[in-house]
Amino acid sequence: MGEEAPEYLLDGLDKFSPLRCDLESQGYQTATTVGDKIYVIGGSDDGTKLSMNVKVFDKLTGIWSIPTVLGTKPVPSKGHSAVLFNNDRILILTRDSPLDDCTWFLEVSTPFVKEKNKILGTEVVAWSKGVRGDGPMPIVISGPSGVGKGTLISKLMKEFPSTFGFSVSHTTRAPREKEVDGVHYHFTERSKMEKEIMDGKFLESALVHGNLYGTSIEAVEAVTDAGKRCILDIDVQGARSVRSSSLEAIFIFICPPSFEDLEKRLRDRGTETEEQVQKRLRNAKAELDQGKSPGLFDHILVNDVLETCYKNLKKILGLDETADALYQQSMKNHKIPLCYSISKTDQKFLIHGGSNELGAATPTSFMLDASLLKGGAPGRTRGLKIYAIDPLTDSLNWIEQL
Ligand SMILES: Nc1ncnc2c1ncn2[C@@H]1O[C@H](COP(=O)(O)OP(=O)(O)OP(=O)(O)O)[C@@H](O)[C@H]1O
Ligand SMILES: Nc1nc2c(ncn2[C@@H]2O[C@H](COP(=O)(O)O)[C@@H](O)[C@H]2O)c(=O)[nH]1
Repeated sequence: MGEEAPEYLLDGLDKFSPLRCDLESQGYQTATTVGDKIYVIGGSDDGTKLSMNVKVFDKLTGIWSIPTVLGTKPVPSKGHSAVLFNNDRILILTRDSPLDDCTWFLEVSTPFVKEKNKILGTEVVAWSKGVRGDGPMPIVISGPSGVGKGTLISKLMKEFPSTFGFSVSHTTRAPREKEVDGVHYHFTERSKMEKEIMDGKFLESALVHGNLYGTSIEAVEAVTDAGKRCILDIDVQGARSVRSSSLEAIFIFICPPSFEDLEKRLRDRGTETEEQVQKRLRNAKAELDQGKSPGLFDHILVNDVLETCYKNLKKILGLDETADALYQQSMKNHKIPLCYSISKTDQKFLIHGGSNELGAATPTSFMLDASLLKGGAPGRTRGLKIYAIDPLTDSLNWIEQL
């Protein structure tokens, strides 16, 4: 059998030590040792409500520190377990939670965290939610200004409102008439955005047509947290940055049928001054060249007749609403119990639940297979498999792969 992961995770610390008593009194629940450091998770923001804060103890220096935490932390549950995984992240399993919201990873030394560490010069940790299977990957839509990206995205969001969600970018450009702050963009001051970029809050950012634009990690997470597939409308520089990040996505480049068509669309839209139109057209030439860079985009679509292009976009996205609905349902029907023990064998975790209040046929034990994990912060950790264990035999006969 594999190694036992302590159920009471402050067990990582000496039972009667003042340190452990102090942490328990502050609501901290788990302590996980990674190399020379102990990551303590839990605590409370206001002294009453539980939170999922992180504190790090350096065993070599004997110093506590509060790291920079990237990504959205889990909503505090009725407790959690923490198990070191792959030596670079801690698996967090929240108690009494639906299966679609129970598995989280606190990354402590993954490539993403190491890179941010270097940039920020501070201790960094990053949250990433675990999702079953491949999960729906975010979609990056790019192409020159005026090609019709926004028009295509609006059609998609209108036809599939519960499937897709738009990543609301930040920009320093002024709002156009009818543009709403927080809906079309987060309109912001340049100095504020520059500071937030320095603080590591952005997945990517770029200077586009003279203004700063960027996708915050929070914008992408807000969409995925709502259970939707995220769509990013960003320029080619942004697409390149996302491509070289650890966020797995589908990259689609939209081309105009001709440069003249592009120019006409941009002018007819009537949102830019002549000077801005000229600048955007100049930039479009370079963007159209870069769109053909090998390995950057997975698909190139020509937006000539809008309806044809839209049909092709849907084909690429393999839209299957029924499958998505079934997946959501199966994940909501099952819950990680309040009390369980957890053990780990290689890359598999056995979550053994207590007595079954819901009836003998309802599984309270699960097997989490993390052997095919991919992705991670700043996005989801994909590739998890979850099996329910037959409650009647209580044996390792998986009754279903959820
Ligand atoms: N296939 C098409 N045929 C003709 N006009 C189109 C087509 N697609 C979009 N348009 C029009 O072209 C204009 C530009 O489209 P849209 O605003 O969607 O472009 P965009 O790529 O999002 O631009 P930007 O990058 O500047 O935000 C709009 O007025 C839109 O109605
Ligand atoms: N790199 C990024 N590019 C972005 C982002 N949001 C939008 N954009 C691109 O900017 C241009 C101009 O947009 P407009 O709204 O001023 O017409 C367009 O190509 C968008 O795709 C972003 O977050 N990052």
